[in-house]
Amino acid sequence: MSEKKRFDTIIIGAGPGGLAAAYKLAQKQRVLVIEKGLWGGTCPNCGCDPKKMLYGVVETKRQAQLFAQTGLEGSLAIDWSALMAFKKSYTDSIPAGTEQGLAHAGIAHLHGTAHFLDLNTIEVDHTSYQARNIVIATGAQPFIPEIPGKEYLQTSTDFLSLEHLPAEIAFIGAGYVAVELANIAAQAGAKVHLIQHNKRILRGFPAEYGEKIIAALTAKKVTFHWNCEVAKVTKEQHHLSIKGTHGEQIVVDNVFAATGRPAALDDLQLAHVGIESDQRGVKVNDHLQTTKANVYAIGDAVSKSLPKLTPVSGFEGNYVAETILGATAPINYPVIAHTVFAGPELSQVGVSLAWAQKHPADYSINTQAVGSWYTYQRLRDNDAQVTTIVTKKANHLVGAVVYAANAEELINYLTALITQQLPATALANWMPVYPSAASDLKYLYS
Ligand SMILES: Cc1cc2nc3c(=O)[nH]c(=O)nc-3n(C[C@H](O)[C@H](O)[C@H](O)COP(=O)(O)OP(=O)(O)OC[C@H]3O[C@@H](n4cnc5c(N)ncnc54)[C@H](O)[C@@H]3O)c2cc1C
Ligand SMILES: NC(=O)c1ccc[n+]([C@@H]2O[C@H](COP(=O)([O-])OP(=O)(O)OC[C@H]3O[C@@H](n4cnc5c(N)ncnc54)[C@H](O)[C@@H]3O)[C@@H](O)[C@H]2O)c1
Repeated sequence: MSEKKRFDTIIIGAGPGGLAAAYKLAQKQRVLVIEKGLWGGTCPNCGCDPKKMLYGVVETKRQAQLFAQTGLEGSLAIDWSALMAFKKSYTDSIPAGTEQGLAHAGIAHLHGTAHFLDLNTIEVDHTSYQARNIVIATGAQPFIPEIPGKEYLQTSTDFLSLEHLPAEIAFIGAGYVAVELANIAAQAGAKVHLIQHNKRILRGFPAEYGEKIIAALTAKKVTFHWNCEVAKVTKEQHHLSIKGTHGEQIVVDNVFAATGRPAALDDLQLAHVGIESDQRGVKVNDHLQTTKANVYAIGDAVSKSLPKLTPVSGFEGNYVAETILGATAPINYPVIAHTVFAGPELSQVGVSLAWAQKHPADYSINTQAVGSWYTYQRLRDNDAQVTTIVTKKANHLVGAVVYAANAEELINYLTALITQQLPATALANWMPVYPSAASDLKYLYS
């Protein structure tokens, strides 16, 4: 094999995880990155970033509407085509920009679908590439359930590129993707249905806060179909008809499947080289090594109970690079904040409310309806609510839930306090801008 095809490390997948690993490793190693789709992966092309560009506009409309009769006059409407053009003004340049970044950093990169030939050899388009270490960073992929009429179903990727907003749409599922995209569609003027096979929304968040999201979406005319299992989808002239197993019928223009995103492992031929995986992804140990020691897996491709999010993939990419370069410590995750952008936002970090409720001897829970506080009264964010969880022993903040406009900012401050294990007294020597969400911290954690 020519020197050109030999590397220290091959990374399969150029999303946030693979790229974090690649840039760190390339400071000391010859690295090859292989990508079969869009350079940059899910987050900037068809995930977090385009989603939040659409969210930013529809959420501004929602917040502006709250100021009707308080000095703001006139009505606002969403121009879907202009909104999409705005999104594309960002996403169109991502793949080429990412590839240029790799080229400028001198990182070898190749477009194509990778699979294992053996534990040190990857094949792309009938050409072999060898490396001592291989990192699987292939992410997760959209999923279409096996039901009659599955050919009519679309995914979040299709939604984020819709040229025209349909009049009436349905999402199957009530997790992150369904809730966030339903909110965008409803705020933009579509009639939206959410079809969930049980009675639970956003299972990673406290049920009592999920109820608030349900109420907010219902007020935006989103219809929930609980305990509804989709039996089939048929095409009827210009519409799609969804039939539920209990005889339900919902007629819409488009149906989007949002029942979870499985790890993207199909192409890799992992079984061929004895790398084990389960329903959630590639099995790894606490050094992110797969069942074969020289092959690592990171990000959404991994089997784990942690949330599968961009910062988690980046953290793991960085960790794996350091491990390949010689570090020996097991991975030690900081607390992971997460937010569903549903207008308002629901954010959570650290010890969960359910866990704290089950262990009353260990934790004090303080849930405060903050809608009447100046910060939220000013924004007319009447329903805002914050829960803090502190240890009874040391009085240290260990968990929080925030439901509010811009909850993402307050949760970040709370996350910093938890990560640094700062006592409430630390806030006495901190002087944030007043009035701001940060200036409320001393009333939330004292
Ligand atoms: C609609 C949506 C909204 C989201 N919003 C958020 C958010 O607000 N905040 C957040 O933190 N997270 C969000 N996420 C999740 C986030 O996008 C992922 O957690 C993140 O992109 C995972 O990074 P990754 O590097 O592990 O995988 P990915 O970004 O999925 O990258 C993996 C790459 O590997 C490539 N690949 C796969 N198989 C092969 C192969 N055999 N050969 C070569 N290349 C291959 C793929 O084409 C892909 O580009 C969202 C996801 C979606 C779908
Ligand atoms: N804001 C964010 O950070 C963000 C946003 C979007 C996506 N993501 C990431 O992407 C992942 C995938 O999101 P998702 O919403 O596709 O998955 P999810 O796991 O969050 O939700 C899937 C939903 O589908 C339901 N479901 C499963 N099977 C069903 C069926 N047969 N009929 C009806 N409902 C069914 C589940 O009960 C659940 O409510 C998330 O877990 C998260 O890691 C994060």
